[in-house]
Amino acid sequence: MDSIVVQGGGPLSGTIPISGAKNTCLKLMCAALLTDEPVTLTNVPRLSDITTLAHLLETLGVEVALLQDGRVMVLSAREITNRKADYDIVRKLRASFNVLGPLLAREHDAVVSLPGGCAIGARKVDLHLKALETLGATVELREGYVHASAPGGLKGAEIDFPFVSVGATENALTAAVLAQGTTVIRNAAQEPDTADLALCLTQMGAKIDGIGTSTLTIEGVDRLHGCTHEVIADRIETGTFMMAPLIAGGEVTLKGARRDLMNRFCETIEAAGAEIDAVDGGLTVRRSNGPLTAVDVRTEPYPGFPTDLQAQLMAAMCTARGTSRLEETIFENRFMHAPELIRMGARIDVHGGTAEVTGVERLRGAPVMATDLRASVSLILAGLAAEGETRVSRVYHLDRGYEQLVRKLEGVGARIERVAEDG
Ligand SMILES: CC(=O)N[C@H]1[C@@H](OP(=O)(O)OP(=O)(O)OC[C@H]2O[C@@H](n3ccc(=O)[nH]c3=O)[C@H](O)[C@@H]2O)O[C@H](CO)[C@@H](O)[C@@H]1O
Ligand SMILES: C=C(OP(=O)(O)O)C(=O)O
Repeated sequence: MDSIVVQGGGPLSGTIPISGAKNTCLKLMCAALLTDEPVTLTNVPRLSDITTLAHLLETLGVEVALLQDGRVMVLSAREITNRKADYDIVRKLRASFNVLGPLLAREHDAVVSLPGGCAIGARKVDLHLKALETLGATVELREGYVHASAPGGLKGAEIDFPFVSVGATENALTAAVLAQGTTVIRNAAQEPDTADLALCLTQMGAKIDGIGTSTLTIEGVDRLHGCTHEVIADRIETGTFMMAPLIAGGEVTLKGARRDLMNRFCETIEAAGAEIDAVDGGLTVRRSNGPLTAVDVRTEPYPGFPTDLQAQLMAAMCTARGTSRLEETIFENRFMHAPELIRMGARIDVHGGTAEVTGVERLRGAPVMATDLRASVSLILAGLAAEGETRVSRVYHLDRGYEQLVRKLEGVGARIERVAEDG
């Protein structure tokens, strides 16, 4: 198993290309199950999560072809040959549970293992199942699998989510597009990933109103067709790399980054001392003079501050002036980076869903380990300006969601390398 070793150093400078969004691409891939015509995705990020989901889709009968060095993916679900998504693959990533809606909509029958994904909370799927039941499916849980069927097809209905769930909104949406009649989804996720999925579905012939808002109205159609769709820029990767010059100093340009996908995040880091400029085809980020200033944050569904950037902000707050209060409201176990940052000299107090971070002059490198994707990257960010060496193990988490992380950071002058665990 590899580790990533970072030597704390000086200012960063240069350009980092931003990849297509993991969480968008995964849901677009699931949507390809809805049609017997090819769906072509461009700007596909090269990540292990993408490979894992492609493999799952292949087990269902989808032909997956990669072109242009993996940047373009053509998915052809001409015939679904298997309606069972196996535990061995589904346990590896949360997004694979999103084959359920499309399988049920097209085949009227599906068996999908309960999912895995980052261990950041209980992550139930009750809202997904309730929504599909509202659309007329019969759902049973047996031996770790969801058995769902709707012999006469799904029927449009009103779905009122009690709170926002990205995955449940997307499963309901991809089921409703082929249901008979009208579906209204209230309290729907407004995340750019969900909106991009809805846009792709409309290109496939779906009828959806209210894209990007909290109420989606879907008029079911008999069939969908193929399309070509470009995956939007990864706002979480963008936010992660924005933190690098804020922590280590310098100025970095993020090519392909879009501020309109992450306004709240940008406003927050500007309040902390970031300067962000729009440049041709991207964003430039630098720290104003002096250390960052502590800011308080509460994670919320979009358009609020994203939970997927909370760990990275915490890394920056470790050396900010003052005390920052970070409240995590989405997941109940998403401070696993805190004890590791403390090992690097950070002052962090966690009480339930709130972490208080009091800035220190400097962190010190240490061997650290994280148990989820964003926690892992926060330790790399912290290492960029820490005194000495930081060794982050269990990097397979990073491979799930960051394409060429080492190369991208090296390209702006970070002293970072990937080594075999015993190397
Ligand atoms: C692959 C993917 O797109 N992952 C993202 C997605 O995860 P995911 O879709 O799993 O996140 P949700 O929005 O569904 O989860 C929000 C909250 O609702 C709870 N919940 C969810 C569904 C359900 O049926 N019952 C229930 O109780 C979850 O445990 C969590 O506490 O959105 C999260 C919130 O922006 C992001 O952090 C993840 O990166
Ligand atoms: C939590 C994440 O992924 P997943 O939902 O696949 O666990 C993430 O991308 O930060």
